Amino acid sequence: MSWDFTASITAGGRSSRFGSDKALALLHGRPLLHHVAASLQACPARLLIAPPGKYVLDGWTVVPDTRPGEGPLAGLEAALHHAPAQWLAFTGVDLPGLTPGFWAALAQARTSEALAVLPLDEADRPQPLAGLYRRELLPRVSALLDAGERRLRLAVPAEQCVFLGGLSAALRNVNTPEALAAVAAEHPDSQRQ
Ligand SMILES: Nc1nc2c(ncn2[C@@H]2O[C@H](COP(=O)(O)OP(=O)(O)OP(=O)(O)O)[C@@H](O)[C@H]2O)c(=O)[nH]1
Ligand SMILES: [Mg+2]
Repeated sequence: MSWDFTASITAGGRSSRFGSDKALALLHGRPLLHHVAASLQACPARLLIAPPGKYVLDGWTVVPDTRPGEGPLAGLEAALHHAPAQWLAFTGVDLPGLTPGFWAALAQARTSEALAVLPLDEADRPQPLAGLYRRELLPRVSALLDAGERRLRLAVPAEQCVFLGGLSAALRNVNTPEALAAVAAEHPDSQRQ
């Protein structure tokens, strides 16, 4: 598998449900942001969509939001705009179960026609916050935002998406301190790979 895609993590949220900055919350002694970044460390270019100076992440280029506070769809717009390669891995700070193997599986599922590859969660719903997106989506994403749309799941029409099952274990989403405690209890560090 070739790591020929750009990595991006969108980190411009308010963590209102978590109550403090969840990017910096510790899981097994490391910030959630570092868990996610580790899964994408093999990518040749790595973008962190965040306010300048807010986070220090070695080897990652900080890209400020073009529309601060407008949500992850705006984060995707900024990432697509700066992506040097055709394909972009796009994710958030709060999915600490992501692994290199997860991204390799998505990358292998790419087709020449697809504009995105998205994993399915345990209820078989696409999780747009941990996907591969093609750079050609930028005009569509900008048009959606200009029209007032903020739902990330509308970034790609379903018929231009490849959906991949069998990956839901990687998709635990930490939106609250209770969810973080549950992940810490369920996934001892020694079982991560
Ligand atoms: N760049 C950017 N990222 C965002 C923005 N809003 C949310 N995000 C990120 O999108 C990802 C998923 O969003 P949420 O889980 O809703 O995170 P959040 O908005 O910080 O949390 P809540 O306030 O509890 O909804 C996280 O990595 C957030 O940091 C934004 O305006 N800009
Ligand atoms: Mg979340």
